[in-house]
Amino acid sequence: MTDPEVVVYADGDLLAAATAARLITTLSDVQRAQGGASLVLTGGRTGVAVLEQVRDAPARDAVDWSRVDLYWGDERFLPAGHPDRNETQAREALLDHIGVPAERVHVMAPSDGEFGDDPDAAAAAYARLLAQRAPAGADVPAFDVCLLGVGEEGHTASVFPDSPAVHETNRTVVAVRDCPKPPPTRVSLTLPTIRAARQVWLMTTGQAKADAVATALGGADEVTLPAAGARGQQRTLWLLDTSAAAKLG
Ligand SMILES: O=C(O)[C@H](O)[C@@H](O)[C@H](O)[C@H](O)COP(=O)(O)O
Repeated sequence: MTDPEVVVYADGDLLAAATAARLITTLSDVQRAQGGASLVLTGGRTGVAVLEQVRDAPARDAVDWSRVDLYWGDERFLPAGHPDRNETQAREALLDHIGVPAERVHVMAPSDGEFGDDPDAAAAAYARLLAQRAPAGADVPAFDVCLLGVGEEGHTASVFPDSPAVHETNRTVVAVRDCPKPPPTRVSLTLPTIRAARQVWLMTTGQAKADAVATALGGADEVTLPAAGARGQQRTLWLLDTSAAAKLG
């Protein structure tokens, strides 16, 4: 696992615009090197703001979106089309504006889909999808970039401190219940799955995140501070605004 690199921006708007530019450049470089690219999306205010900036970026189509496979790090277990679903927000922010083929958009099942209101079945189905798309000898794809947010108490994706999800070592995708952050039921990649990514980018803003950021980067263990366990195989980036970075040494 790679040690975190920290980049601090003056404010959230600049962080979102700069991260969008970084993402466009990274994905187009990856495509030049290997043909396709795979990206894990996140929910949350910061993650959606980055997607909106990608949508509006003049260089957006330097990425061949027809050759990008899109996944989610987590999903709120709600009916299809619900405004609080990460998928709904990602489609509005970006996916409806780019030519990504439907078969490359790998959504986590809604609560009114083929698995009904069973989040464990939805999680198991997503784990099977990841396994089908994994390289030989692996159970998940080597995602090129995994975007993540960070919660005030240190959660990332829907992996919360000292939760069953943070202790999970066998399953690659799990159902999460009684989440402190509404809605309470979700589907989430586990930290080992996140760590299969080549690059992991954690993006957060605001004073309310400063303690979690300082604790995570100060050496906290992942059970206490799950975001601390979000590391990439080749790169781990913490992308912050000055408020979220305020308590770093
Ligand atoms: O589904 C979710 O809620 C996200 O996956 C979650 O992990 C989010 O990224 C963080 O809670 C940060 O959210 P903000 O960027 O809105 O602070």
